Amino acid sequence: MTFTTDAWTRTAGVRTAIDELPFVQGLADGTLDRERFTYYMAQDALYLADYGRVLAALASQATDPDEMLFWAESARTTVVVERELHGAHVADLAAARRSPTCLAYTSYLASLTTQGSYAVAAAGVLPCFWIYQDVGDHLLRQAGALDGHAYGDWIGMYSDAEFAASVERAKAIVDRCAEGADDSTVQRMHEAYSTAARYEWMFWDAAWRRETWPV
Ligand SMILES: Cc1ncc(C[n+]2csc(CCO)c2C)c(N)n1
Repeated sequence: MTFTTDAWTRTAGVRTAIDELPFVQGLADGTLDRERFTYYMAQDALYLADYGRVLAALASQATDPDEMLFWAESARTTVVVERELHGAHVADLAAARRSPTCLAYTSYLASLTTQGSYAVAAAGVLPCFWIYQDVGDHLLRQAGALDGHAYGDWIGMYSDAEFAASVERAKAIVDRCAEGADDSTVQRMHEAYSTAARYEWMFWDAAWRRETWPV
């Protein structure tokens, strides 16, 4: 069995729990209120700014030039999308502050890039690609036509063919890493993958709660 097939099976419960979140259900049927969506967009812009750096770090650690290109191009896309989101949804950039969940997620991913294993860091960034694609597909199926849907633009962004190709490429890189890795590294790759998958759940949940710092 490939690493990614195994990782997907092991985190099936997390994936199901994401569909059950009120935020995701509200996105699907268009009933999500604008305040929560705006909060989410602002946090996502902050998330993307840090995630882009994580991908750039992975690019710097890749030994295969094609893998380096893939991470570097993904870092570029991330920064471009981040700018668009900031422009459209974050009125006061200087005042925007990372939520506890946003900061925890990106800090965790950044920590993976400094622990000496390219394979483990690659496994950690994969849920961001893969879960989003799967949630995008799920939302598209549930929403039906996107014309006139309150969140149609957003749903369309993560259910397009170009994005699907990048998810396949990220999965192939992670599987290649796992093939050459010893057991303890594969174990750490699973740990990184499932932790990031849980953070994906937490990120939607934090948006629903419009999470803030306790003090
Ligand atoms: C919390 C959160 N998780 C995943 C994504 C999706 N995403 C962000 S960058 C990137 C790779 C380059 O497109 C992908 C798939 C998001 N936006 N926000």
